[in-house]
Amino acid sequence: MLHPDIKEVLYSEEEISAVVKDLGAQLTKEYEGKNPLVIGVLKGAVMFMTDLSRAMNCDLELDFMDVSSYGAGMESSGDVKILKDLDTTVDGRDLLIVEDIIDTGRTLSYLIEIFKYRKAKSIKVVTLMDKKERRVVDLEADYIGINVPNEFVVGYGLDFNEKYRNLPYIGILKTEVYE
Ligand SMILES: O=P(O)(O)OC[C@H]1O[C@H](OP(=O)(O)OP(=O)(O)O)[C@H](O)[C@@H]1O
Ligand code: HPA
Ligand SMILES: [Mg+2]
Repeated sequence: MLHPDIKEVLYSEEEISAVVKDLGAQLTKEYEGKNPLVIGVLKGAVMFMTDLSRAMNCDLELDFMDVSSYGAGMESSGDVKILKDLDTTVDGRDLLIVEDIIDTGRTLSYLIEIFKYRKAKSIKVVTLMDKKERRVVDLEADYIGINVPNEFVVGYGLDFNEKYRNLPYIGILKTEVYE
C-alpha cells in the first residue's frame, strides 16, 4: 500500500531490484580477483549497500562511514562532518564508496579527499541515484543506477527528517508534508 505522504512512486521495488542486480554484475567484473573494501555512507546507503553487496559475486569487505552535511532539513549546509569513521585502514586498499544519492556532490568530494590522503590504492564510486542538476562540486560517479529529476525523493534508505527510509520503493513527497 502506498504511504499517504507519497505523491508519486518514481521507482518500484522491482525496478530498483533490477538496477541493483545490473550494477552488481558490473562490479563483479570490476573487482574480479580483488578484495575491495566496500564503504557504505550512513544512513541513506544502507538498503542499497546490503542489496548491492549480495549482487556482487566476488570477495569483499564491508565497512561504514557516517558523515553529515544536511542536518534535519532538505538543504545541504555545505559543512561536512565525520560522525563515525571507518574501522578499517584504507592504505593500499581498493575502495568502493556506496552512496544512495549524489546531490550537490559535497559529501562525496569530502570522502574522496579523505581516502586519497589516507593513501587508498584505488577509489571508485557507485551511486543508486544521481541528481546531476543540483551539483555544486564537479564530480562524476563511476557507476550510476538511475538519473533522477530535481525532486526531493524518499524511500529505500532516503529520508525526510529521518522518516520514510523503510519504504521499499523510491517516491516523491507530497509538498504539504514539508511546507
Ligand atoms: O551530494 P550531497 O549534497 O552531499 O548529498 C548526498 C548525501 O546526502 C544524503 O545524506 P545525509 O547527509 O542527509 O545523511 P543520511 O544518509 O543519514 O540521510 C545522502 O544520503 C548522501 O549521502
Ligand atoms: O532527494 C533527496 N532525498 C533525501 N535525501 C537527500 N539528500 C540529498 N538529496 C536527497
Ligand atoms: Mg538524508
